[in-house]
Amino acid sequence: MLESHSKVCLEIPSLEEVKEELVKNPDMQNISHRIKDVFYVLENFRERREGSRSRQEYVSILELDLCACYSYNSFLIQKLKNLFPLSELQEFLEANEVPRPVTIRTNALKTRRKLLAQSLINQGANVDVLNWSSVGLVAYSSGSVPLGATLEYLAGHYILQGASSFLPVVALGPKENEKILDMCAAPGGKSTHIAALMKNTGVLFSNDFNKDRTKALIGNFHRMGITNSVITSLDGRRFSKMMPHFFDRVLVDAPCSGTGIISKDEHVKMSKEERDMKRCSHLQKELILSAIDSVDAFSATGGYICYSTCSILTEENEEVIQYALNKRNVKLVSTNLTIGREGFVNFREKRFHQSMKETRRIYPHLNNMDGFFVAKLKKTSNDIPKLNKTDGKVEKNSVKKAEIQNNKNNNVKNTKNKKVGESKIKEKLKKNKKIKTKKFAELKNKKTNEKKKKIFHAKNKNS
Ligand SMILES: C[S@@+](CC[C@H](N)C(=O)[O-])C[C@H]1O[C@@H](n2cnc3c(N)ncnc32)[C@H](O)[C@@H]1O
Repeated sequence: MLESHSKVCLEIPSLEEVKEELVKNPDMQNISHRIKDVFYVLENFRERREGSRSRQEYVSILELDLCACYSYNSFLIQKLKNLFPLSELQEFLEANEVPRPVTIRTNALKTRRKLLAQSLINQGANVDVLNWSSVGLVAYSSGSVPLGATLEYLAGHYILQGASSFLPVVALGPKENEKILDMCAAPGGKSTHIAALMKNTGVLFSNDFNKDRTKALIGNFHRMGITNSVITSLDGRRFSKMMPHFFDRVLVDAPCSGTGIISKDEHVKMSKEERDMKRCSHLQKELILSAIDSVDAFSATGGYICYSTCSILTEENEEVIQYALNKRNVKLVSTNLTIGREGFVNFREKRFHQSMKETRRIYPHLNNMDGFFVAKLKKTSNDIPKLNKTDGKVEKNSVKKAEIQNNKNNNVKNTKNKKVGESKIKEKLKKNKKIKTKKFAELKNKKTNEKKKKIFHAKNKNS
């Protein structure tokens, strides 16, 4: 391909020809060459485009080819195209074609990472420490026994867990003796981590709406020796009414579209549509409000809500957080995570609160982990604002401000009206006065004329 790139213009078929080719005779090699060529043209469009062909045509060809090459539907490719610059988009798509490294989280309730690593290495496994976590190991290969069947695994010394799943719990920061709710907990990767950080003290409510999935939760809790927990299977939206202001911390690891875990679940590539996003986003908004309402703002040690998804779409992340900021007395605080990109403050035509920078976005092509979003909120009051808040201020205030302004305007209007009215009256009075004086003068004239007439007649009679 480098040879062809040495030419200034590349011959790329028209959009119609590409469409026809993809329907009739898709050739993967040809498609991937064309993707490279189109990227090459778009990098320096002015100089490299053919004749007067439009940028839009090249971009449309690229989208069709990316869909065909990586097996995505056009809805998802469009969404992803909005998230990344074109060159980065392909890196993301490529990263989804490769599995993420297998990671293990040591169960600190039962063992220490060093001991665990040693015993796995003794069985022939190739493991190394995950440098940013004190409990993580990366497993490059298993030993004689698969990692999900070793004695250590069965004894609950570790759990197999994607590295990015550690992050929401690190951000949540559970403390001993607290009351914590994991609202969407099954199969329990994050819940067992929370319990370990609580050192089996306090009380951990682990809830999942799906009864079948709570079976896995129970299994993991038994295996890993969790004893401070209550397992429930309820709709998370009910906690706000059932246990208002009860918890020190709540984790909402929300159900989502799974656009961050495509390497694990290829099905996501073709199955997602706009209505799925809307449905997810709606449920996520309801879950986060319920989570906020079940946290006590005056908790001595907490008052925090951590929200996470394994989606990278703004509809399920920044939009949900912005909704929570608008509806409740909460503020974004640091996740204390040292990895990941900042959340979006500006995204296409959307504007989010400046503090959205405190949220974290994890990407497979940048962090070699599943795509994830993590946000941490601090609840500042148990009151629920009656009206929406905007830009961190309660709209009620702006309504008041608007009222004051309205009153001012009305007063100005009234004074103006009054003035206008007064001058009109004055004018009328003046007019009336003029009329009256005129009439008076006329009357006077009439009377004098009559008088004059009478004198004239009298004089005539006498003569
Ligand atoms: C991303 S998964 C949770 C993974 C889990 N936190 C872990 O680390 O193992 C989302 C979970 O939310 C559950 N869920 C869906 N709707 C729910 C609802 N309305 N209330 C509570 N849980 C719900 C699903 O059954 C699913 O298990």
